[in-house]
Amino acid sequence: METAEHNQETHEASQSEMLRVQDLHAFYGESHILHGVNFNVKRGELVTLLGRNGAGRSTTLKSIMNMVGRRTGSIVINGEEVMGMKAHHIPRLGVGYCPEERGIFASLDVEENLLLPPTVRSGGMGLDEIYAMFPNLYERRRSQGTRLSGGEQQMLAMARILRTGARMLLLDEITEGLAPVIVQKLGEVLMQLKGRGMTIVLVEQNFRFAAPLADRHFVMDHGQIVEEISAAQLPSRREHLNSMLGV
Ligand SMILES: Nc1ncnc2c1ncn2[C@@H]1O[C@H](COP(=O)(O)OP(=O)(O)OP(=O)(O)O)[C@@H](O)[C@H]1O
Repeated sequence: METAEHNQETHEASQSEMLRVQDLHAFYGESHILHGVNFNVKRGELVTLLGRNGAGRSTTLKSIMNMVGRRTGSIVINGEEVMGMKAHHIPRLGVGYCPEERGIFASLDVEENLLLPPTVRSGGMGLDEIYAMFPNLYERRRSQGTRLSGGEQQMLAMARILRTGARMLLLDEITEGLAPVIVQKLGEVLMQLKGRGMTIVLVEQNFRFAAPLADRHFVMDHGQIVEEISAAQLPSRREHLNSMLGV
């Protein structure tokens, strides 16, 4: 029988949790891709999903956004079960998703892209704040999407999510193919966001970028989370992790 003390503890645990994924299975048509993914993310935490190519990291983010064919299991965001929810409701819960493709509208300029998100919640960053965080976007505010470098596109994609008032960011390979100076800038932005209490789930191949930012790492293999490594454990597990990731 559940005691009042147990209920209180459960209540407190769920209060501090931004995301809980339990026994998540995902399918693309007949292909069974995720085989019971379990992890949780506390408010204000930055966690990484690591793994070799094809491990299921992107599919995990897409499943949280309800962007895969079929899913079973449980996904609780900010205390709310979202498995039955339509995809367009998820951003309204304060979740910002940055896919690998970035989704910049090529024919619109930077500012038009920034003004586009329809799901602006209270607490979303204003243009002034965005331009203070990303001065180069201000300089390029009249440039069309097609004219932006990869780094500028990535910053625009991030900035657009921050306009929506997201309290949790799901970021898929944001540093891929970018110059070291841009990668460094993105690291600084993530640290600033962490300082403001943002919860962040980072799918990242660039471990050197991710390691100093993260509180915990979840290692995925064959559609499951096979290991959890805290920031404190990382130095002693680094070699083991490198061999698991094949780096
Ligand atoms: N739309 C799709 N239809 C069918 N299979 C897919 C689809 N998208 C991904 N997959 C398959 O699902 C598996 C997991 O892919 P996922 O993209 O989640 O991996 P990942 O860990 O993010 O690695 P990567 O860096 O390769 O994207 C792979 O075997 C991939 O081929």
